[in-house]
Amino acid sequence: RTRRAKEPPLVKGWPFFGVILEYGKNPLGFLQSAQQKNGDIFTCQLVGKYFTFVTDPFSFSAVMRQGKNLDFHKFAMGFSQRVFGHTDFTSPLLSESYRDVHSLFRQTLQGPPLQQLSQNMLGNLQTAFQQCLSSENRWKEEGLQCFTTRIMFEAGFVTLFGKKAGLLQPEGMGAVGSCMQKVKRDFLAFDGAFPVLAAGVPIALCRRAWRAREALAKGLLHRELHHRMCISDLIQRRMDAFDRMHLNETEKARTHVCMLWASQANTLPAAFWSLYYTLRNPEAFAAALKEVDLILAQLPNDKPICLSKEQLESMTVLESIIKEALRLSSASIMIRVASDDFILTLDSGQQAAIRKGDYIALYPRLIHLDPDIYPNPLEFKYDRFLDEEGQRQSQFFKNGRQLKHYLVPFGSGASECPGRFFAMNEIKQFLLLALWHYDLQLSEPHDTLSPDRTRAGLGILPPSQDVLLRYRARADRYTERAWGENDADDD
Ligand code: HEM
Repeated sequence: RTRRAKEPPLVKGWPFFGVILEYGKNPLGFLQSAQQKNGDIFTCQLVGKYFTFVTDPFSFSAVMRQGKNLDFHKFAMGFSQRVFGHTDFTSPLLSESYRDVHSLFRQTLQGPPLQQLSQNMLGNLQTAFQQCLSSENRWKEEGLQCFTTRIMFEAGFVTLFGKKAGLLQPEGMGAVGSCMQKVKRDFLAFDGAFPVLAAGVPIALCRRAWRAREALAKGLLHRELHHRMCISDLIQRRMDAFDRMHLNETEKARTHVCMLWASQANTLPAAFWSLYYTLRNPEAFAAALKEVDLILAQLPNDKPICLSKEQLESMTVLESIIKEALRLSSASIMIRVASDDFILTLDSGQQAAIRKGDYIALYPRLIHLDPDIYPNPLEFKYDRFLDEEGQRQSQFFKNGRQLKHYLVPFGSGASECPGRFFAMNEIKQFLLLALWHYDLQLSEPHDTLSPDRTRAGLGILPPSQDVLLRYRARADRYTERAWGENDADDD
């Protein structure tokens, strides 16, 4: 391929493979240096495909506005179908009905239903936390990532997919508990293969990931889900819609695996980093604890914790901590496919000819770690997203101009994450319960933990290794407040 008139600079690299090695080793470093050499827009060859990166944050809206020429679903659906093995919902037979299924995300994860969903999650989190400890307040040790994953995975799974009918015992205990552990293990085995799958390796060649995916799907067959209670509206209505579409049972179950992945894969590392940074940073810890104490002092002592929308929204310190953790750990890439040849006009007025079939890519990590926008961008500052009054800070500038897109961990435009409000709520609730009920200490608080860069492009980067956490029930809290009763009647 040779660069045509008006096309962005072309970074070709090796025949066919292009610059995949340099990009794969360090996506941020590669894109920063390509930006310095080529400006705000350039095209790279990556394993036979051409990706045009737009790196100027002021031009994000120009890309988002190109709904007619830039297709989001084609790329996302192709990838999802290949990895999860579900039906092609873009086929003429199904695309109409799938539009209705897609609209369920907003109908069930946002607006008034969000409050009930968040409340169910809070109840399930309390059950999951309760299982960790007896009333004796002896110190326990566990990896922070194991701790976060165990609690968030279980509570998140039960909130969406319900709990086994006929058993009042919480999921994490006894036979049901070992079943939940198996689901978690399968999820982690499947999720662990994502970098390889994203690089194009067929899942049939990743035997462990394939087996794990199929085991997850088996547990999410409709005949299994029918035995579960308190299934979320989102999953119930998706089940009904898939039944009406006459998909086969395995394919229906695989779409539920896809939903499970979307709901957990980013939330787990985001919850990890939020707690990790809080524990490493004494100022953040003190401010968070003050906020948690203030909120919980308003609630009755003898009942499980229940938070209103206003109370959740008022926790601006926890929100700022989570946003800062997301800023530092998010490495998602937003990809659109050009459905036609067209001219893209950037914010600066520069015009770029885009070829049909090429990919347009936005990498928000370039913004998140830009020192012009965030001074000392690698430093965790718990109050970066707070103003002097402790209220939300939403004014960020580059070159003296206010930015619309300054924090984009959830994507933007047509493909923006529909679960973003729920994700923020559940991580807030997780932090609140952890800080309220436990004494928590990192065993090596001064060691710096780096993110696992092999997952760049896939969302929130997990840590490259786990860190040891010491925790015990806070004696004062344990006796003061009742733990959440999370049986069916409460839901
Ligand atoms: C911190 C947690 C989360 C992060 C950082 C995150 C981030 C993202 C991103 C970056 C995308 C894709 C945007 C794009 O391609 O442009 C996405 C899509 C999606 N997310 Fe999330 N997400 C999180 C949690 C959740 C949760 C909890 C749910 C559901 C309960 C969820 C459901 C979805 C769904 C269904 C999609 C696909 C939307 C579509 O096809 O239009 N996410 N998310």
